[in-house]
Amino acid sequence: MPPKNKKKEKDIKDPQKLKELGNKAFLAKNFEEALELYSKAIEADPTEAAFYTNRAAVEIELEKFDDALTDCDRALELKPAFAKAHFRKAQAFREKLENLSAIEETKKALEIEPQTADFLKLFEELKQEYEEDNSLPDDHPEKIRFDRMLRWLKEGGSQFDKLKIRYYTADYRGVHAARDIKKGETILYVPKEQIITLEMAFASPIGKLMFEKGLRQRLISPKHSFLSCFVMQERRKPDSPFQHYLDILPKNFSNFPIFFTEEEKLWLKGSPFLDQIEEKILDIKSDYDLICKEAPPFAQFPIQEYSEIRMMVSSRIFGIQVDGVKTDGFVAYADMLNHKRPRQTTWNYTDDRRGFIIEALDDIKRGEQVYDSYGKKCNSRFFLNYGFINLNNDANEVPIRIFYNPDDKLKQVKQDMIKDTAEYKKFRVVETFNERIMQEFLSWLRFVEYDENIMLLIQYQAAAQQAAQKYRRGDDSDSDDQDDPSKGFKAKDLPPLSIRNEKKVLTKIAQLCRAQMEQYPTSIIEDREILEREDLTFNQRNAVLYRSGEKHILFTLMFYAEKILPMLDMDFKAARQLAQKTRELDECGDYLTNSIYYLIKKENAK
Ligand SMILES: C[S@@+](CC[C@H](N)C(=O)[O-])C[C@H]1O[C@@H](n2cnc3c(N)ncnc32)[C@H](O)[C@@H]1O
Repeated sequence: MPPKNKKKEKDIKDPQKLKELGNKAFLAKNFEEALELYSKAIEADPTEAAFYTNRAAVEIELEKFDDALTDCDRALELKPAFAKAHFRKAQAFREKLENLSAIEETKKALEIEPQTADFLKLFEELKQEYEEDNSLPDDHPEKIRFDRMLRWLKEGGSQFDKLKIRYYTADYRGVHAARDIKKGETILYVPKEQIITLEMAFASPIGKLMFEKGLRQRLISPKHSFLSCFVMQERRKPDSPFQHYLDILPKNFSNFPIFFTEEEKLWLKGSPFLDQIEEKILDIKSDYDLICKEAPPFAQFPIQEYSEIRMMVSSRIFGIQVDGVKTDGFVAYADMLNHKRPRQTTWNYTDDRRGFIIEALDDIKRGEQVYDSYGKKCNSRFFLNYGFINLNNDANEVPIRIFYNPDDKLKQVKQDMIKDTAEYKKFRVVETFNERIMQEFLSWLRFVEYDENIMLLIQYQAAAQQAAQKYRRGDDSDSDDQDDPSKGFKAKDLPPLSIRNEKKVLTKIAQLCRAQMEQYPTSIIEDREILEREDLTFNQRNAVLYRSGEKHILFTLMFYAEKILPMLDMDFKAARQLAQKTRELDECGDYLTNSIYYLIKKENAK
């Protein structure tokens, strides 16, 4: 039996009453019910224009935009100067992404009711949307190429009705929500046939040669090389099935640091990042030379083109699993999403749907940019591999090299202990002592700075070896080398050894950071002033942002080391009081407890 009030609703014949109930259902977001009630109101009185516009409002919610337009037209036939009907038509056109028609209808609504706030608001929003969506004229070659690519995607079965592309400049684009997007919605689907995968690269003429010569194992970046090679071959084929996609790929790579001019590199003077740039250039050249040698037809492609395409590949491909096989691929449209953290969308390839999908992890409002997270990465990786800097990045690192002290009498013993004769060890330090890498950094410094009774270190070595034997007996799984204790003592987990040693560690940190800071021609404050200038180019700005990020880490670590150092001459109470007074040291809570207070208590107890 239907509930009592529903039964009553069924019997209602009064059109006004039906409309009121429809309004109630609409407000309660019971759209199907509202649709039924408004339809009944129309049946009861087909001459009331407002019933049609009310029903149009529900139809918009139910994404029946054409029905909404038809209802508004009926309303206008009944009541020609009905502003609300034009307003609803505008809303429906906006949802259909027909922005110009939406603007026209809003204008008509405003001619009738110039002061209505909702109409004015919609008009402003539409105008702004139109300007942002049309920053390039329709006949701009990029826009024409893009429209062709979108058509190709749609005809091939891709779906992206809730998304639109915006051009910030002719070669910097991003994806925006064309309509409100709800959490959990699939916002992009690209079928398998439209994805370029590594397997296609292996099967291409040059790819085959490379494969046969074992380059998959011999190149520094095999995946990127195979895909680059595929793209370069396809671009030369007038009938490539991927032609429309390849046409829209970026043409300007000057934002990638490996292409910086000498003048631009000067903006990075003093930064260890310059070494990373050089290493990358050499890696690319080495891969290029090897491919030319082993697959001679490849030599037709100039190294400049290969380098550009390599950067394009590394900044755009997705690691996916297709039919159980791990691969990498270009996914058109998906590669238009810019990076932002935290993650707002998630992507994967699903065998069920035979395609790549992106899902929203949150509600995204119409007009907002839709981002993908490229992961938690240091700015050096964003800069080097993607050509941009991520502001307020909490994952930044600076490489620091630690050498043995020249007068270290125990150096030989230490090198024998760790079975490593390297003169230095490099760490990518971060600005908090809490990260695992900083434990390793501190541990290594304790080892290098140790100049006391070597027996203590030998005890740690014995303990590490014992742990290794136990490990070998108890576990035969494939483990990551890094954490495999059977590889012996690595000086990775040395606890604080003594006050004397820890003082040397902190002094060394301060020295290393200061020495590195002195390499830069400008200070953090000067960098801040430079960033206020308006004449900086994109690359200059990124370089200054990048180097200030490095300096920030170095400065912070130096600050911590210098603030903590005097505590090692105090008793526990005084040390803790000093720490409590220095709010910046809150970040070092674990280090203070596990290292500084621990050592003070241990040595005071003697
Ligand atoms: C996967 S593509 C994204 C689409 C790209 N914007 C386009 O127009 O083709 C990655 C490139 O977009 C740019 N990019 C992505 N996220 C960015 C961000 N948060 N800030 C600046 N540039 C970004 C970088 O040039 C990067 O190499």
